[in-house]
Amino acid sequence: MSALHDLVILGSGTTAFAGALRAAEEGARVLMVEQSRLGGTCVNWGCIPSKTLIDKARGYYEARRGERFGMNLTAGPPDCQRLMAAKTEAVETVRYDRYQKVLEAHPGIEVLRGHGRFLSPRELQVGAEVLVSERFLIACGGVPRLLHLPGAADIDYLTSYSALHLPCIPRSLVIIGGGVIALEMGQMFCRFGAAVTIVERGERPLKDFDRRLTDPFEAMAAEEGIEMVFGVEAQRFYRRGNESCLQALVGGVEREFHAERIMFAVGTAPATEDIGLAEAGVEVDHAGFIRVDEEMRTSAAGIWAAGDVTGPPLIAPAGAREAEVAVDNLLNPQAHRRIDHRCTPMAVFTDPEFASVGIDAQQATHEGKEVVETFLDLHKVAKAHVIGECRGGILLCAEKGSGRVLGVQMLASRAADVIHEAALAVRFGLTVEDLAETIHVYPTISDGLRLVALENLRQQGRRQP
Ligand SMILES: Cc1cc2nc3c(=O)[nH]c(=O)nc-3n(C[C@H](O)[C@H](O)[C@H](O)COP(=O)(O)OP(=O)(O)OC[C@H]3O[C@@H](n4cnc5c(N)ncnc54)[C@H](O)[C@@H]3O)c2cc1C
Ligand SMILES: NC(=O)c1ccc[n+]([C@@H]2O[C@H](COP(=O)([O-])OP(=O)(O)OC[C@H]3O[C@@H](n4cnc5c(N)ncnc54)[C@H](O)[C@@H]3O)[C@@H](O)[C@H]2O)c1
Repeated sequence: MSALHDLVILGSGTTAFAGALRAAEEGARVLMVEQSRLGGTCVNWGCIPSKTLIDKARGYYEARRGERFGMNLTAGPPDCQRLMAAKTEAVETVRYDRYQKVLEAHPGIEVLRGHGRFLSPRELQVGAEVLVSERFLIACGGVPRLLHLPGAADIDYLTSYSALHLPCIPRSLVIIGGGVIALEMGQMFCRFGAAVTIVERGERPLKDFDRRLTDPFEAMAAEEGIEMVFGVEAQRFYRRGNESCLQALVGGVEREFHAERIMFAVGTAPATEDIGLAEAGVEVDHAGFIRVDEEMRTSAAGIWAAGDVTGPPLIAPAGAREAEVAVDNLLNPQAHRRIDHRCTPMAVFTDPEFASVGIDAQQATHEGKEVVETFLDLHKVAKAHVIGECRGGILLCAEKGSGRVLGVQMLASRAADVIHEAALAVRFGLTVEDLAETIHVYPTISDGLRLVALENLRQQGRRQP
């Protein structure tokens, strides 16, 4: 079969599809190998189902919060069947539009069902078939990391995959991990009525975000009823009656956490087991992620890799861009396209949202740059008062002298949308003057970017536009 194909891709997720489309545009014939659902994690078990339910949880919460503003709305218990139906509809629609329809429109892209395993750098076994190709792209993604602690098998634990497909909202939930998934899904379950406890090994949530942003979020989460406990070392699990229990050390002191369900949200593990990487001569790092260079080449000639399977950033658009870079390079060895995630924005879909792009002051200093860092409290942004949530802020890091914007982090309503202005600034080397001079729509959260740039200019003693 593969003799007919110029490229064989392991997986059919966001990364694989971006690579396949790029190759098809260049006239290449592509075969994707998929062992599960078309479209991979993002559409089936990640971005789309989680963001659909998170959006509904926000609406439900707003309906109850409306009372604060004199709207006197009441909200009964959520109807889980309809909620899940809304989620399924979103998943199926996006899967059809973004994946199935793409296949129908591109006869040069085919999908072979089955588990792929390398026999050598040029051979991939799928069931009874052995595909032989000069070019492979590994885009087989990752799976939720599990905690292999004593008793784990007894507690019917949840992961992000299973938690998004529950028939009803659990009364109580302990989430292990205090990263992106724990915060997004913890707040969602809390808003739907679950008593949520987040237990994190580190000293705070979302370690890549500045404390000036995570601290106010912690306070907001506590007000909503989410308990967050830090410095937790999980030890073992057990069942007691109808509850699942976690025994842990918190600051060296033994403590028990118990709930109807326990969920693991402790990161992503690469799906590199049992795919024959040793036979293919593809090296992995200490955590099992495939090692790639800036052109997305693995250690084996003719084999490229992209997306979650190559490690952070573990977000869908990052994988898609990596695949495009890989395909450009594998189809045209003179292309030498490189991946640079410095301008790749990311967001955490809590409410309010976290978003970031570029580097912070610590990273910049580490690179030998002199920087001026400015924190703008969200109170100074008029739109925050309009919305009625002023906790949060915008942190801007600019290069001293040139005034170039190096990075932005924010916690604010709609930050996931607003961050793209900062991404453009970082990508095209814009300066704080550029941001400060640009007239912004008023009142908007984006106007906060103009205000933080103005403040940065003041701090630098530079002339204001
Ligand atoms: C709960 C959750 C929420 C998320 N939310 C967001 C978000 O809001 N925004 C965002 O940008 N990112 C989000 N992500 C991350 C995003 O889903 C991933 O970064 C993205 O899906 C990775 O795409 P990929 O194609 O590299 O891997 P995947 O989507 O995992 O695709 C890999 C595919 O390969 C297949 N496969 C694996 N091994 C084999 C094999 N040996 N043979 C054949 N097929 C194989 C798998 O079945 C799978 O279909 C979220 C993730 C989770 C878990
Ligand atoms: N909005 C988005 O773009 C989005 C949404 C969801 C998921 N994702 C992606 O999915 C990936 C996985 O998400 P995640 O939240 O599982 O991972 P994460 O890396 O964001 O967070 C994992 C957390 O678990 C903690 N942890 C690890 N082991 C622990 C233990 N034994 N006990 C207690 N805490 C422990 C870590 O310190 C860390 O804070 C992320 O890397 C993210 O990129 C992205």
